[in-house]
Amino acid sequence: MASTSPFTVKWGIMATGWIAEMFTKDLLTNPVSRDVHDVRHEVVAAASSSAKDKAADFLAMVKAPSSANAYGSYHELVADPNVDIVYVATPHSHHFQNAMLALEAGKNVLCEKALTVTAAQTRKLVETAKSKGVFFMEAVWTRHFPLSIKVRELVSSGAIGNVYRVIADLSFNKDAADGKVDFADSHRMVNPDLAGGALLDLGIYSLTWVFQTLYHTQPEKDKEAPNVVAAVNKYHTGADETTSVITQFPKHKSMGIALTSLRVGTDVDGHNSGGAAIRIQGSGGEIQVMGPAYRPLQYKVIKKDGGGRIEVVDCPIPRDEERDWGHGMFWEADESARCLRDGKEESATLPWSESIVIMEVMEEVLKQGGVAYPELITTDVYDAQSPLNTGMR
Ligand SMILES: NC(=O)C1=CN([C@@H]2O[C@H](COP(=O)(O)OP(=O)(O)OC[C@H]3O[C@@H](n4cnc5c(N)ncnc54)[C@H](OP(=O)(O)O)[C@@H]3O)[C@@H](O)[C@H]2O)C=CC1
Ligand SMILES: O=C1OC[C@@H](O)[C@H](O)[C@H]1O
Repeated sequence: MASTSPFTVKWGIMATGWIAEMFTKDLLTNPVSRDVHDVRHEVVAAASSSAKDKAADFLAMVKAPSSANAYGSYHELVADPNVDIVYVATPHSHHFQNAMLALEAGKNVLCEKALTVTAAQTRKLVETAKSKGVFFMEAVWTRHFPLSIKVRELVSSGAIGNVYRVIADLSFNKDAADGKVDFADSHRMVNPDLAGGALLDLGIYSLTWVFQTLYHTQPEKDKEAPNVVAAVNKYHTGADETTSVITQFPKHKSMGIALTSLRVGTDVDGHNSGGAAIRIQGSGGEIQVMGPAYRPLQYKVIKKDGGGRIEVVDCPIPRDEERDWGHGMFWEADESARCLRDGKEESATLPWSESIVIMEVMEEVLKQGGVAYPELITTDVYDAQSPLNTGMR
């Protein structure tokens, strides 16, 4: 008789910051609370680049099992034979070196967005995952939401006719009275040493909506990477603060407009009064997704011949009532687990080739906007002893 016990994946968490906390709490929720029965997750280790105590405090804070190991270095984490997959939760500046460290140690890797700083770095990571025969995926959690899956299905099934244009925005109003934005210059959002800027942090989600509706849905034989035209306003640190990107898919007669800013907000008043964050426009109607683009909870379908009727679909994030938690990052973890179970090195939901094309688009935008990052974080030469891997800041 076939076994019905769920496939278990043992996670090692690299870094102890904000998103590491959100993701790890999601890993620790009961999958049954989201009606998932085929996979489950264990948190077996966490590492801080600066101190073992920090990792131990992190594990205690997220209420991980007491058996989980705390490490004071990323090197120790990737050497732990008990870890199946490493979740990289460092700033984007560090992703290439940190993910390489884990891949070179033969670990499967789920790496936070933006995957890297350059397209060459992404290509190198993919080559390494391929040569090591391990799973590797960019952690764009939104792609794995049931809402995203449903919207992709609607687009592919022609529910709104041919989709010709997508407008997507993820912007935060961080405008400050002194002409600056509400982040210290050293903060990862605006610090070039940490690959700061609106595009790599927020614009990636606007592009995610453009790509998952206009590119991912293209048949394999007709895949078309876009032409790119961008405008960038730079912050005084050199990072981008407001960036607008037009992606043109001429063969498909479609265009995506991806917007991001640290000066104005998509959600003007915190109540979505400004309307949809994403508009997917087809010949037969429109799908509107209410923001934020990274964690949408509702979409609307408006048909051209619908006589003014609007279908409104709510997609709440399930909570594990016992842990009083549920953020929505568990779906990308479930997908990673299924790929490991099925011996897949990449996910069909966000294939390597698509992460590469998106990274190429972002690189082109930054080039057009004159944004340049330091050599330490743009090199595609792996160095196990890079300060990005050893934590020597
Ligand atoms: N998917 C999502 O919704 C989100 C994704 N992110 C992504 O996650 C990544 C991390 O963001 P976030 O958690 O907000 O960042 P934080 O600053 O909160 O945490 C980053 C962690 O990385 C480690 N780190 C190592 N070197 C450095 C360094 N030089 N400076 C700062 N931190 C360092 C630190 O952990 P330690 O000391 O333990 O090594 C730190 O706690 C980013 O790439 C971001 O794009 C962020 C927010 C939301
Ligand atoms: O990925 C993200 O989503 C949520 C934002 O608050 C955060 O800045 C960004 O990194």
